[in-house]
Amino acid sequence: MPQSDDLGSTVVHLAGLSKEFPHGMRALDGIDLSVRAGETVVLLGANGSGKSTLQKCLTRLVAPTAGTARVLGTEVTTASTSEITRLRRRVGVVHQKINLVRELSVLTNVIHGSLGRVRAPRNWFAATARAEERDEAMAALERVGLADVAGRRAEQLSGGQQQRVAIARMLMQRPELVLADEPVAALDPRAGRVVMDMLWQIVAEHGITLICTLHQLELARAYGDRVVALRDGRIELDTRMNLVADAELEGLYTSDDDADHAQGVRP
Ligand SMILES: Nc1ncnc2c1ncn2[C@@H]1O[C@H](COP(=O)(O)OP(=O)(O)OP(=O)(O)O)[C@@H](O)[C@H]1O
Repeated sequence: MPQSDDLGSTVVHLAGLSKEFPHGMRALDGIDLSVRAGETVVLLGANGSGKSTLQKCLTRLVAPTAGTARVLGTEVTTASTSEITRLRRRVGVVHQKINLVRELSVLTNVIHGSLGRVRAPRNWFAATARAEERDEAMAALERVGLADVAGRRAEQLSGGQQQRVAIARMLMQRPELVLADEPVAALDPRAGRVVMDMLWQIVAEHGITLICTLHQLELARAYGDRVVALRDGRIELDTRMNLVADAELEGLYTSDDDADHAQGVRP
């Protein structure tokens, strides 16, 4: 357990967190993890190692089956539905699949980021938003370098631009924690770099805690400060990125079967 004077700055504290899906699939198996305010954590691990399940457990999109999870002071496993709703408003998400409302303007999409904290009618467009929200959304668009396309329909933008709009929308939410799940997996390398730069700079400027799943090791290396790696639902590695050798990172993606193969071991 962290010391009591550390508790206030601990954004995520997981103890023995486990998730067993029906039919016995144990996706998470006794995860102990603490993340402090302002940390940027890169989450690595092979397909199926439990990264998405871990992120989803943090806001109870997936309900853990054992252990405890305290996120931004909320005990996720025992919280009421309204407490979970309030928690989700404080947690921004950036997904590989960019879910903008394609036919609405870029500005309207960004303004929608404030829906959780601002009273507004359901069909809320840029024209009907209050000046404060419009100004804040324009500032967010400026921050991601897209103020000049605010009036365009979201679907007219490139994938990289759309992900930057999604980041501006996330900024409107004024999150304290951001969960990014392979945010640049669908983008070409150049667009991916631009998005990664922006995401990392923005969380640093606002002191936001970031937990980001990545598959590209070169990006993990370039941006990761702390690396947490999962294998079969358990933490295999939790350290500073500069202390990890390339071979150790690559080893996260090999299985016992691969090792047997390399050594010519037959079943
Ligand atoms: N809703 C579900 N029902 C049953 N099993 C699930 C469910 N969601 C995930 N799993 C299983 O849990 C394990 C962990 O999945 P998870 O998606 O968390 O892995 P991941 O590390 O995010 O993988 P990827 O890199 O492919 O996104 C996998 O074996 C997966 O098949």
